[in-house]
Formats: sequence, structure tokens, C-alpha cells
Amino acid sequence: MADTEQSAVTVAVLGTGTMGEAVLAAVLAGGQPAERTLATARRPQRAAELTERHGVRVVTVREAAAADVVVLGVKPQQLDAVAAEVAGAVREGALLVSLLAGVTTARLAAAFPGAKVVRTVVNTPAVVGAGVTVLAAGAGAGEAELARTEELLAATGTVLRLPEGQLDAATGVSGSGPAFVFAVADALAEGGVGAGLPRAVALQLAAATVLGAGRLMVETGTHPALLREQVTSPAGTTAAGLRELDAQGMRAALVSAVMAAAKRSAELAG
Ligand SMILES: NC(=O)C1=CN([C@@H]2O[C@H](COP(=O)(O)OP(=O)(O)OC[C@H]3O[C@@H](n4cnc5c(N)ncnc54)[C@H](O)[C@@H]3O)[C@@H](O)[C@H]2O)C=CC1
Ligand SMILES: O=C(O)[C@@H]1CCC=N1
Repeated sequence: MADTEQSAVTVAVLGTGTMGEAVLAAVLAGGQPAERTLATARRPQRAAELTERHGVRVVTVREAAAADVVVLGVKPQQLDAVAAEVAGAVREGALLVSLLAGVTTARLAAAFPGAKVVRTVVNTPAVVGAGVTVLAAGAGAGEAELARTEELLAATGTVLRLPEGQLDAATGVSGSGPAFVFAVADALAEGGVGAGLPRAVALQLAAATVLGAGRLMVETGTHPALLREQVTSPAGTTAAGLRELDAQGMRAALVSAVMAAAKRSAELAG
């Protein structure tokens, strides 16, 4: 989208919680002017916080729904109530960017008649511009809506298109994935404490290790199995640790965790 075109567009985040606020910040970082950007809040204190942090106007849900681009950031379980509240307020041809896990473009299009729907899965590292977002267009949307959404979300991190049928699986890997990685980081630190490190040092080492391992994998494009081999000396410390991970089923547990999250995403379709 050209700068002049972008500046004429009103973008509203309807449901500005953890993910809605992350996307709001990314949209602003991408060049959308704050004076044409709206948010919703259910408590006055939250409204003041959003205005102070981002310089945006907090409006009613119906006013947000009437924007050119509506980013929907409520929980899947809150969709029906919001759709009822904004019935008739969404403009014909408006772009509806959904952040909702599991909810299909078909259901969103039925809930917001006339809107062009793009379904996305963002993840919380978007807060620091290191997220990965996947997206798919609904039946009434196409290249223009996908490109506009990619541009709006560019500051979240990496953005890639997938067939909608793969979004539940992607939710398991990248949507919920940060929680699984945080569980690993927490356990790494706990192990460090068990082995005698002060907790603050153990946490610092665990966080830096997760960051470094991720960067090494992304920046070299090397398969993680090979990177793991590069750490593992014959009869060394890593081989001893990896034997424990195998014996205690860490790999199987993570595979099951991702598949359970993907299954739950599909269930949230409603
Ligand atoms: N948190 C995460 O890591 C991810 C979340 N998502 C999806 O993002 C969406 C938002 O999740 P979170 O930000 O974690 O939840 P959240 O609970 O922090 O945010 C939801 C927001 O919607 C607002 N809301 C609820 N009902 C409303 C209504 N009727 N009118 C106006 N506002 C209303 C709430 O006040 C809250 O601010 C969910 O659909 C979730 O599936 C997707 C990928 C990752
Ligand atoms: O737990 C959830 O349902 C949301 C969707 C993916 C990450 N958080």
C-alpha cells in the first residue's frame, strides 16, 4: 500500500488484550498514523493505558467495527457476543483481520456479513518484533487483502501465507509454541539451580541459550538434528543430558503437546 493510501485508512483493534495490543503496536510501527487508529477497552483504566502507551483513541465496539480495517482480538469464546453487539456496524468491503485461534474464515464471514476476512495466527514474540505470523484469506478476500494484511503486520516479525487448512497445525507450532519454549527455558533454569547456580544467573543463562539456539537455527538454516550433533562430544556432558531427555520422553511429550494444541485449535472453530 502506498503511504498516501495507508494514511487515509482507519484501523481499529476490537478486543485489545495481549495479542490485540501487540498487533496495535506493530500496525503503528509499520507507519499507520495514530490519529487514524482506534482501540477498544472495557475498563476506563485500560482505555487510559492504551491512549498513553500508543496515542490512539479508545472508542466503542460499534465505532471500532465501522473502521476500514477491523483487527478482531477477542477470544474465540467471545466471538458470538461481539458479532451480536456490532451487527450491521461493519462496512461493506471492510477488511476484517482475525487473530482468533481456530475460528474459520467461513464462520467469521457469516458473523460479519460484507467484510473481507483474513484469518491470522500471530504469536507473543510479536511484542519485540520477533514473532511469526501465518495468514490465509477467506472466500471473499484475495491478493489485495492478503497484501494489505501482510503490510499491516510486517512489524510483528516474519509473516507467511499458508492454506487455511494448515492454520490449526501452525497454531500448535508457532501460536502456542512460545509457551512450550518458555516451559523448556524454565526447566533449563531449574536444572541450573539444582546444579548449584543462583536463580538469577540460571535464568539469564537459560534465556540467552534459547535466544542463541533460535538465532543459530534461523540464521544458518541448519537442521536442528545437525546442530544438536555439533554440541554433542563423544562421552561428553551433552550426550549424558540427551540420554536423560530420551529416557524421560521429552521429544514425545513436545510432539504430543503441539498435536494437542492443533486439535484444540480445530475444536475452537465452534
Ligand atoms: N495470546 C497468544 O499467545 C495468542 C492468542 N491468539 C488469539 O488472540 C486472541 C486474543 O487473545 P489474548 O490477547 O491472549 O486474549 P486477551 O484476553 O488478553 O484479550 C481479549 C480482549 O478482548 C476484550 N473483549 C472481550 N470481549 C469483548 C467485547 N465483547 N467487546 C470488546 N472487547 C472485548 C477483552 O477485554 C480483552 O482485552 C484470541 O482469540 C486468541 O485465540 C492467537 C495466537 C496467540
Ligand atoms: O492458548 C490459546 O488458545 C491461544 C492461541 C494460541 C496461543 N494462545
